[in-house]
Amino acid sequence: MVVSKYSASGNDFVIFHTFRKIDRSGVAKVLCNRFSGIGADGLIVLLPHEKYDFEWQFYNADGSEASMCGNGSRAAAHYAFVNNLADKKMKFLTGAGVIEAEVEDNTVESQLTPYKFLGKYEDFGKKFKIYDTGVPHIVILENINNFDKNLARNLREKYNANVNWAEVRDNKLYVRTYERGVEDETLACGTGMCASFLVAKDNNLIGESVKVYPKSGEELTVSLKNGTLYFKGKVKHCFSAVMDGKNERDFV
Ligand SMILES: N[C@H](CCC[C@H](N)C(=O)O)C(=O)O
Repeated sequence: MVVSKYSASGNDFVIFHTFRKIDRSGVAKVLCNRFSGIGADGLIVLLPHEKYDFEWQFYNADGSEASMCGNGSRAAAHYAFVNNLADKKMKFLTGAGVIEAEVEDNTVESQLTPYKFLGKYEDFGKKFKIYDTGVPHIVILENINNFDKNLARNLREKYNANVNWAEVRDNKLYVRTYERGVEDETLACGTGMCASFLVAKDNNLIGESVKVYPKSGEELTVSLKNGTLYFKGKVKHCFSAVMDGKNERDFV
């Protein structure tokens, strides 16, 4: 059984494709473990689908299933293309709905599912908005150096959402994200960057398209075209590995 390791702007994933749709929560915890496993923020499994190029299962590193992952959608699209599972332009089914993606060399653009505004809040001494961009995100619009992991944990637990600090500087958007299901800050979070884009746009701080820089410092682009979010950036196929041994049947 061959699995691939991808990094999408620092958000990293283990990816493979198979036929059986089974619960892979346990497998996700094993493979994503950064000490005894391959190490990743999430596991992505591609499965056959009668209507779309494929459907996927997405698991966070803690084994929790999530409906969408922006960076994961870009990595999955690249994986599907290079493994001849789809053409450069593809449509695949996620828990949040159908994602359209286009691969151009190692750059991939994903079209996200319709976003939802979930409200404006003030709590723990912070004012913030919550947007669902496939998964729920709290966005605090202030200097990203104010990122506070303990506060993020409290907000994540109370609102069951990912937590972002977002800041606009020189017409560029900087984002730091505490990710649900990784239970730590990640080097990038795609749906978080898109939620941060929406809040910055609500405040008229940016236009219809902006360069976004996550913790990794890699450059991505978020755009809003006819009310739809587009998310573009590079992905890296780090390596592929053969997984064998007694528990192989656990996850194929
Ligand atoms: N941790 C997120 C899912 C992955 C989102 C993130 N990796 C992205 O790129 O959108 C959650 O459980 O809501």
